[in-house]
Amino acid sequence: MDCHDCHQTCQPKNQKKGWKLFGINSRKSVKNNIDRDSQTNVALVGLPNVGKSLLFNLLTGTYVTVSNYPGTTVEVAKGNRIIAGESVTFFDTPGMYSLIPITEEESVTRDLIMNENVNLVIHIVDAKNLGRMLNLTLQLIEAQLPVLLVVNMIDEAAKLGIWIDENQLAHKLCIPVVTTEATQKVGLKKLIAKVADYVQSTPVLFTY
Ligand SMILES: Nc1nc2c(ncn2[C@@H]2O[C@H](COP(=O)(O)OP(=O)(O)OP(=O)(O)O)[C@@H](O)[C@H]2O)c(=O)[nH]1
Ligand SMILES: [Mg+2]
Repeated sequence: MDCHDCHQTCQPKNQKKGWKLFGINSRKSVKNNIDRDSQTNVALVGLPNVGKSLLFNLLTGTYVTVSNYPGTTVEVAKGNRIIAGESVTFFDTPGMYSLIPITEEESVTRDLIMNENVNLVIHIVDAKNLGRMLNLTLQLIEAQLPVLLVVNMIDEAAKLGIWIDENQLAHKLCIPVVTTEATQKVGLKKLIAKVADYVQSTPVLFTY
């Protein structure tokens, strides 16, 4: 992480957890859909219409599985990509506004990311409405989840005269930040490189 002045607040958290989630028991139905063979499970989360599904498609190629969670009509798509020599499983989740769920969609997403086997959360936000969107980023950080922030739609923001400095934002939030224009694949390589950083920084676990 490019974090220099906040070692006492953010750095120790991630080091302590080794970028692993704390285990919170969530719905069994959600746990059953997690890919236990994959070393790294990554959830794409964010408000509706921020570009989650487009980025999911760019990262994974196609939809591999669409899971219907028992008792709900909510769908979560799952796909894989080899990154840093490892199979990484990505989940495209329904839109959520807050970690405190109100809708069925938000409950499913919350259960998925609070599951101990999802070990990286990519929060996708709309660059045009950053102030409104960072609220969820802060909630995710406060919940001690390993968060990578993607500021998408920088093309639309630029038309409004809004420019996002990803380094400064990363410095302030103490998490990795990537700016993207998903429709033109701008920032995609950088995003994959950040996920690779995560994959390479996670200790390999051996079971006997
Ligand atoms: N101009 C522009 N449009 C984008 C960008 N990323 C996504 N879009 C468009 O935004 C719209 C919403 O994208 P989706 O990927 O469906 O958004 P989502 O977050 O999955 O939306 P929900 O599934 O409803 O929560 C689509 O029309 C995309 O083509 C971007 O970087 N720039
Ligand atoms: Mg979508």
